[in-house]
Amino acid sequence: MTLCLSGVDQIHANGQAALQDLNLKIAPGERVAIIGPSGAGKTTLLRLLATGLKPSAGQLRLLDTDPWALSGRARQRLRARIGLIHQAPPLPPRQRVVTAVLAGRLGRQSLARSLLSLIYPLDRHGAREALGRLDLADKLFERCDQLSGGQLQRVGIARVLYQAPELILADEPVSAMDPVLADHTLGVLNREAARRGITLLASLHAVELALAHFPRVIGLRAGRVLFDCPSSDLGQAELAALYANEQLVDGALEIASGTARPVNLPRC
Ligand SMILES: Nc1ncnc2c1ncn2[C@@H]1O[C@H](COP(=O)(O)OP(=O)(O)OP(=O)(O)O)[C@@H](O)[C@H]1O
Repeated sequence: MTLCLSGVDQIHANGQAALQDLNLKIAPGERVAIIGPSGAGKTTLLRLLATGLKPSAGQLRLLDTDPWALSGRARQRLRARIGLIHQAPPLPPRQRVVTAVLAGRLGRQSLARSLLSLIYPLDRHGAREALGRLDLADKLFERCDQLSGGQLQRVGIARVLYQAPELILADEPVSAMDPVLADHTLGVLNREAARRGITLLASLHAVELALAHFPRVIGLRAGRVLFDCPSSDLGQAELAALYANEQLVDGALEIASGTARPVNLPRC
């Protein structure tokens, strides 16, 4: 298994319980979307899987190891096998796009080569090829602060494709793109993951994109798995239950009176 969680809880430092009794198995090469309302725990789950957070309880196995039984150095090596796609890629504003993409392999290179690559981009061909898959080859020598939010997200995806990890964890990877570009970009990411046998786990607010691109969908609500099924099996009732928002005053009144409208599925 690429990922295996059993009985995992995650409680943040302020006492907020973000994930509760999570049991999950994801096999190598699977492509899985995580959907759910705001605050459901999607980002917390991805941070946990990226070993940015240690589970408060339960067992996590990642790429056939227990990351928290490893030394700090071995965990660092494990992280180099995982590609992270952030909603807002943490790229230095003045950095050139080519350098940002080549940084995808920093964790797997010698220190000397990494430092040299930061000063003088060595593998320009590789960076151009990765950017070309996201239709951004012409931005190779632009500065990151000269790109739009959607372009920056695509640079973040190109960087992870260049990294060629075994597992990709993507947190809202297309949230800053228009619907057509978001659809196209998720298509590229999924095709590349499938072609290379990379396991892909992505959180998404756009349900229609999750269903269109990912064979398996996990619905997370209040830190628990509400459903975990093939996307072709997912029905309106499950989605309505996932996104029912009793906290909204109008919604609460409608739910209480049994006049709730059909749920409007979130779009990007
Ligand atoms: N660093 C943190 N410290 C304390 N509580 C946190 C922290 N990060 C998230 N939380 C809380 O954990 C819960 C889950 O948050 P999380 O960001 O994982 O949800 P999400 O599903 O990604 O939400 P969204 O779709 O709005 O990004 C929320 O109640 C949130 O307030």
